[in-house]
This record gives sequence, C-alpha cells and structure tokens, in this order.
Amino acid sequence: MAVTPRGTSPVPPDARPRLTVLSGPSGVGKSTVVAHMRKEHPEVWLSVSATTRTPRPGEKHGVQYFFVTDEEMDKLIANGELLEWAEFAGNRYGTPRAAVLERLEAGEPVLLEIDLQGARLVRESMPDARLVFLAPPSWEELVRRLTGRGTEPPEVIERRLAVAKIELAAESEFDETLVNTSVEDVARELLALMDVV
Ligand SMILES: Nc1ncnc2c1ncn2[C@@H]1O[C@H](COP(=O)(O)OP(=O)(O)OP(=O)(O)O)[C@@H](O)[C@H]1O
Ligand SMILES: Nc1nc2c(ncn2[C@@H]2O[C@H](COP(=O)(O)O)[C@@H](O)[C@H]2O)c(=O)[nH]1
Repeated sequence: MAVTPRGTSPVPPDARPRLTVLSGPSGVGKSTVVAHMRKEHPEVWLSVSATTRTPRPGEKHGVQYFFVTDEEMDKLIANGELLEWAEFAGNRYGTPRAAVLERLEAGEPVLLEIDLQGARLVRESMPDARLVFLAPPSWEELVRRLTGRGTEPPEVIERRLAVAKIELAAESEFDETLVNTSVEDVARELLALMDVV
C-alpha cells in the first residue's frame, strides 16, 4: 500500500499548485516579503535551504537555514539530496529535494527563495515551475537596503553587488517581475500569483 506523507491524501498532479521560485538580487527584500506574506498565510510552505554560510545574529539552524559544514554539503550533493544548489558570493546553498517533492505531492503551495543560478536549474528540472523576479525600485535603493541591513562587511557587500548586476540583467528569463517598493503590496501580488488569495 502506498504511504502518503503526513497522512494526507495524494493530490492528482494536474490539481497541484505550481512550484514557485522567488529570486532577485541580494538585499532586494525577498526574505522580508516572504516573512510578511507567511504571517497571514502560513499555509505557503517555504523550503529551508542548506548553506555553508555562517549564521547571522538571530538565525537558527532549521529555521532560516540548515547550517552545514563544507563536508556535509559535499555529501548532500554527492547523494543527490538537493533539488538544486549553487555557489553564491563565496558560500554554497542548496534546496533539500525530498521535502519539496513531498509538499508538492500533498498539494501545498510551495515557495523557494533562491538565487538566479538555482532558478535556472529548477527551470531545467521542473519546467512547470513559476519563476518570479523581485526587482528593486532603483539601483541606489538596492545599495541602501543591502548596506543598511548591516549584516555583511563592506567587501562582502561589494561582492554581492557585483552579482546583483548579473542578476538584474537576467530579469527577462523570469515569468513575472514584481518591484519591491512596498512590502505589503508585493506580498499581496505574490500571493495572487501563487493562487493563494
Ligand atoms: N519595500 C521595502 N522598503 C524598504 N526597505 C525594505 C523593503 N523590503 C525590504 N527592505 C529592507 O531591505 C533589507 C534587505 O531585505 P532582505 O534581507 O529581506 O533581502 P533579501 O533579498 O532576502 O536579501 P538576501 O538575498 O541577501 O538574503 C532589510 O533591511 C529589509 O528590512
Ligand atoms: N541556489 C540557491 N540559492 C539560495 C538558496 N538559499 C538561499 N539562496 C540565495 O542565496 C543568496 C544569499 O542568501 P543569504 O541568506 O546569504 O543572504 C540569496 O540570493 C538567496 O536567495 C538555495 O537553496 N539555492
């Protein structure tokens, strides 16, 4: 007998919500928008990535990320446990595959918050995924947000801004663009795209 995850009934593939991927340059506000959205709609399931980056103050293992060593990341990759992974500004990040597939099969709205390279890999492996690009109102505002967050030293900010130029140039690869002027507005727009409201 087939066992369904967490006692849920299997949902036929054509009745399942599409996987949604949210990408955009570092500091544009992806985590802020997603946290705001999930306060009112906790039914949106956000994948928790594995990363080799060190935790920022207040970040907890298993909440924002699974913080892993380089050796642990090597094993996750070698064992095929990641749906996608990428190196971003000196650290590696990856999406645990099993949990994502389990939630999709259960018919839940699933969201990945990942970088451009990861979004491209998801597009290859899951062509049905919806790719959403979060853009800043301006370059100056992006720099202000990333700097103002105060979580990275100047050299890391420079590195992330260099990557941001590449990411901004790839906007046309995405199915949708949302401009993060207002967190509330963008959260509402994202929920609508995901057919949650
Ligand atoms: N619409 C907005 N207006 C003003 N400030 C914002 C807005 N959205 C987010 N911010 C601020 O911008 C900073 C960066 O936001 P956040 O950490 O969510 O970005 P991110 O895209 O998740 O970054 P990263 O990819 O580096 O994790 C935070 O200080 C946040 O409070
Ligand atoms: N390809 C992937 N990118 C990911 C994943 N988890 C997060 N990210 C992206 O990395 C950068 C930096 O994140 P930060 O928390 O160090 O600021 C950002 O663009 C994230 O969206 C992942 O699993 N795969």
